[in-house]
Amino acid sequence: MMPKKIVVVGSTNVDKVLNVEKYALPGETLAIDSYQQSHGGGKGANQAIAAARSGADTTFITKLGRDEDAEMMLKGFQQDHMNVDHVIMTDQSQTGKAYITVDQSGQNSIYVYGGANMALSPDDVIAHREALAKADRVIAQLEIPIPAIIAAFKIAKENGVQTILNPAPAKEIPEELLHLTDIITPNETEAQTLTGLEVKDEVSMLDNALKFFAQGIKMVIITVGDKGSFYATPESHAFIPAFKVKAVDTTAAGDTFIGALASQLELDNSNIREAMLYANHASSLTVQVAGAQNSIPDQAAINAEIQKIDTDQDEVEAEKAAAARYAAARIPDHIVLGLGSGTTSAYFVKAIHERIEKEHLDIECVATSLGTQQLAERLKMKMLDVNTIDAVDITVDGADVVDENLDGIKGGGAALLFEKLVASMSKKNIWIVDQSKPKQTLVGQQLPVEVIPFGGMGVFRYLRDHGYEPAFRFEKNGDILTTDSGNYLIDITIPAQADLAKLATDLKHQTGVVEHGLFLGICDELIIGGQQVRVIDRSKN
Ligand SMILES: Nc1ncnc2c1ncn2[C@@H]1O[C@H](COP(=O)(O)OP(=O)(O)OP(=O)(O)O)[C@@H](O)[C@H]1O
Ligand SMILES: [K+]
Repeated sequence: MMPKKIVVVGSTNVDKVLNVEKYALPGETLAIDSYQQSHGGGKGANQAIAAARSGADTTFITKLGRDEDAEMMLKGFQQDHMNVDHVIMTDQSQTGKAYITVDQSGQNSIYVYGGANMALSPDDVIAHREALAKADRVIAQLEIPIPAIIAAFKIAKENGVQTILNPAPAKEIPEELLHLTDIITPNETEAQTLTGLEVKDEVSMLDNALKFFAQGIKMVIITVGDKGSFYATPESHAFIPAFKVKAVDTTAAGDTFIGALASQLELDNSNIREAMLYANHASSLTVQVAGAQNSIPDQAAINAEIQKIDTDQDEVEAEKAAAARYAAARIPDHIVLGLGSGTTSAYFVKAIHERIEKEHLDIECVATSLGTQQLAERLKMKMLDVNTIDAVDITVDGADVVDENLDGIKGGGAALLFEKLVASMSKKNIWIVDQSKPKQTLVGQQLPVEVIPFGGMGVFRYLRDHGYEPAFRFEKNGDILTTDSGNYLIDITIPAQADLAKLATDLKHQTGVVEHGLFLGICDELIIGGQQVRVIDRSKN
């Protein structure tokens, strides 16, 4: 991939942080024992740094005073290999500053001096027309005067350069600027300020996006903190969940996300999902480090993080395969065998197929999904139609989560209806899982609910009004997912203090609900893969 040529037009601030025991009241004088510290900040600078550290060829157009703060910031920009030829110096104002007081409880109060940032004029920008004209994309935020952004975006548009507007901090924006914007990247509050529509779930995010599309914007990216991020184009949309990490300081998370995304996104947006994932990894690193600019990771750190997750995935695959082999080795001959769905079950299907061939076993199978049916047919296994039999002897299936009582959730792979049908016909149900699946409780876990397409919205509203945080399941390409039986899936979150049996009954009683992913009292034996396979038997539990 060629490095992207990015021009950031935006703010530079120096944060002056004062740690105090408690706030002085008006008229009061207090002694403090730590002197103020200066840190680089400002949304423009943060986003430029994030892009540069991710390998983009980054030029920063910003206005600084002739002072020590400017010297400190310029040195940092150069260390990050940014092009500083278009940094504008002024004698009229000082470099932007934020005076931040933090007390012992972590509470802060902030005074911002816009300074040179607020003096950035359209003429300043026009003087650097050349840099803007030859960029791949231009990024701006709202910590500089809007006329300067309009001037920059006009030059960009005249030259076929893509424009990204990060509408932060939240404020109203003239239509003229929105019309010049290709990609807008608000967080949830900023989106609400601009559209007047709430942002609470995927449906409302899409409603927000439609409002932006009506202004001529081609792509909308909404970041929602530890929940993740959403993108929409008129052709496709998807929600990408944030990584679960231990956040210590989320300062610069949004800026990292935007800079990292801009460094990776192809100009035709064709790799939007990969770019979003990269940005997601980047900002998940930022939130694990205190501070702003020092917490923005570089490409090597981000790639290492992506790699680490891949290695972890290899281990998980090995555990799934181990559990599957263990189960397959213990299946008796002359039975009707239910074959589960999903990746772990696929390992099982291959393992039992191997035994059937080698030992000439007489085992007939029933599949729980079209995917498994196809796999088994390819392997030329003896398949039965579920409608022609009364009972299944043993079913081996995976599970998304399973608690200490061997109650579990299935349906992550969207096959829950058939899985439940076959499970309920089975004399014995064995679940095979990797080590990430057993959990103390199912509270807080995602639970899929299969709904008929007609009337799905009614169920969605019911779930939303009852605090279940519902979200429709989408395909990777942004299309709404349909199950093997042509239904939709809504994922909900199991609330604290939920009575699982009551929840299961309540869901079943909703008109439009076909089935849900709670499998209570069904699993007889749990096999957990690993170097040492563990087996938990319900009758001995
Ligand atoms: N606690 C967290 N854990 C993991 N990832 C996070 C967390 N907070 C933020 N992120 C990541 O950072 C992205 C941007 O965060 P957020 O939506 O908070 O931006 P923002 O409001 O512009 O942030 P800020 O103004 O603090 O820079 C999220 O979409 C997510 O990928
Ligand atoms: K941080």
